[in-house]
Amino acid sequence: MDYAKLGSFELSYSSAGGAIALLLGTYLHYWFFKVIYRLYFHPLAKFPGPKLAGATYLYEAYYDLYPHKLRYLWQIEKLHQQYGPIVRINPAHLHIHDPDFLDGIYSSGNRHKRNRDAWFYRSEANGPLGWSLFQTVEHDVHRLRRAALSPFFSKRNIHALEGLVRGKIDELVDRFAAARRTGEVVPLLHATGALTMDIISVYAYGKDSYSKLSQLGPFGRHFAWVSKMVLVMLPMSMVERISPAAALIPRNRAFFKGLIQDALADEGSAGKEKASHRTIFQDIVQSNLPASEKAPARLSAEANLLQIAGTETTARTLAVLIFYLIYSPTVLERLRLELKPYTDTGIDMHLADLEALPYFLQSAVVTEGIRICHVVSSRMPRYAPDEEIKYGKWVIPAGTPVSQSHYLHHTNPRIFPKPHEFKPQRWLDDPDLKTKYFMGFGRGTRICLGINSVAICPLTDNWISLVYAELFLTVARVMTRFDIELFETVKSRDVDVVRDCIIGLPSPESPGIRVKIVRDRLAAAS
Ligand code: HEM
Repeated sequence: MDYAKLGSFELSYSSAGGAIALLLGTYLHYWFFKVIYRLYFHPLAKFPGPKLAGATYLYEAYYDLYPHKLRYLWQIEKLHQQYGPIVRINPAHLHIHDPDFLDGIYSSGNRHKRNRDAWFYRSEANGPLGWSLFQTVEHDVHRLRRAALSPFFSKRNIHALEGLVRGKIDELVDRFAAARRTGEVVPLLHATGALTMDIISVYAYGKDSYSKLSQLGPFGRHFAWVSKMVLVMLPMSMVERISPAAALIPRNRAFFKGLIQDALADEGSAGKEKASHRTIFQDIVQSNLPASEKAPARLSAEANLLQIAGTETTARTLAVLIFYLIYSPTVLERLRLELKPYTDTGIDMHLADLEALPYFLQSAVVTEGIRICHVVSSRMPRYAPDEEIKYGKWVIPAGTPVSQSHYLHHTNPRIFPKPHEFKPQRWLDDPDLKTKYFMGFGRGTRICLGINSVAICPLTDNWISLVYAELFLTVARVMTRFDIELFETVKSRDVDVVRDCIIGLPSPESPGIRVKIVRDRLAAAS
């Protein structure tokens, strides 16, 4: 035996072991001191909340990822019951559960700037919406980007909007009429999803594409590096198998790339004024944004955003709203009574008319539908970059992400008695309720772009938004023409929100809200 070699092996073995022990020791010391800092010296150390949540993000991951899934929202609710209206929910974030402090968190205007929190919104370049308006952190950059997108949701597109929404709803109504004849079961979210996907795709970039917001869970927030590696290193076929939703990110990018190239080529061509329908790409390219903001990757991010934000949100709201109208016959009866002048005479319902109906109007049925649907359920953290936020005796340091969860706010029994019941009347009983306490579309400078008003009739000065156009016209057309019955739909399993994935989701066991169209009033009359 060559003892000299054995000696060197032992030596290198022990030095490797020593190096590992040293690394491990350093790592453990690093975390030890980090936790001590977070618990005793961090600017948020004095705020109420469980020590474990202040010490590590794993506390939040425990409820959101494993062993619980998408449940941190309800743990936050319990923390408020224990610690009061302000709680430190992870090492860096505060949560304020106080319906009268919404504007303190989500204030508007330039005097009180509010930035989005990059960690929560996953504002990394290859995230689902990298570089988009939704993931823009800084207030000033957001203003620029929003100004460039806003014209697309403005007066100029009015004709494209109303005609398009009407045409697509006609297709849905025809589909329901056929389902009545065949007696088939209709999965409601599929039907409304096809409608809203068609509308936003054709409206924004002239073609159909794909979206699945609710499948993008919080994993990428907690382990951003793993998501990045998966997307960059693995072939598409494997990404598809691991997460079909994640695979949509590169797939959509490739899809939009072609559309963007066409739009840019159109922009350069002499015949550009002749284009019948403009796309958002053309709007951004013609805006005053600097050249870097018009890069194809940025345009693709905005297209992805509009598709994601404009599809599942409105589709889910519509499905849940239709469910509640079937589930609450007295509300449906009153709604039909209000719409009777149109159904009796057979004249077309126009958005301007619908908007003027008190029960149907945003302030009753539709607003209550958006509230109870919890389509956006999560907290939406903001931080004030340049000022402290004062909340009661608490002074929140500048730069601290603060939030309120939509679901917790909209189920607060002090503001919304019997919050889990569908009660449109509550919005009529208190006309200030909507302005003061409705946060379905968010609040402040980052409020939903889909509710940007567009004129529906410049002559009568009536205004409507894309979201309300879709909701009003679909509900009015579908619920006055058809009698619909629920098919094996269980409210607690298929409708009630029990998971929070930015979008509020029902039980994972849910097969979805399913219905049967039992009567077509138009067919019966003819
Ligand atoms: C019922 C349907 C909808 C609901 C409840 C809804 C809700 C919301 C909420 C709560 C936010 C704010 C998120 C935050 O505070 O950070 C938001 C943002 C946004 N929504 Fe909607 N939305 C709906 C439909 C739409 C539609 C149809 C579009 C059209 C494309 C759209 C486009 C956007 C965009 C672009 C943003 C980002 C705005 C910004 O960062 O400035 N939404 N939406």
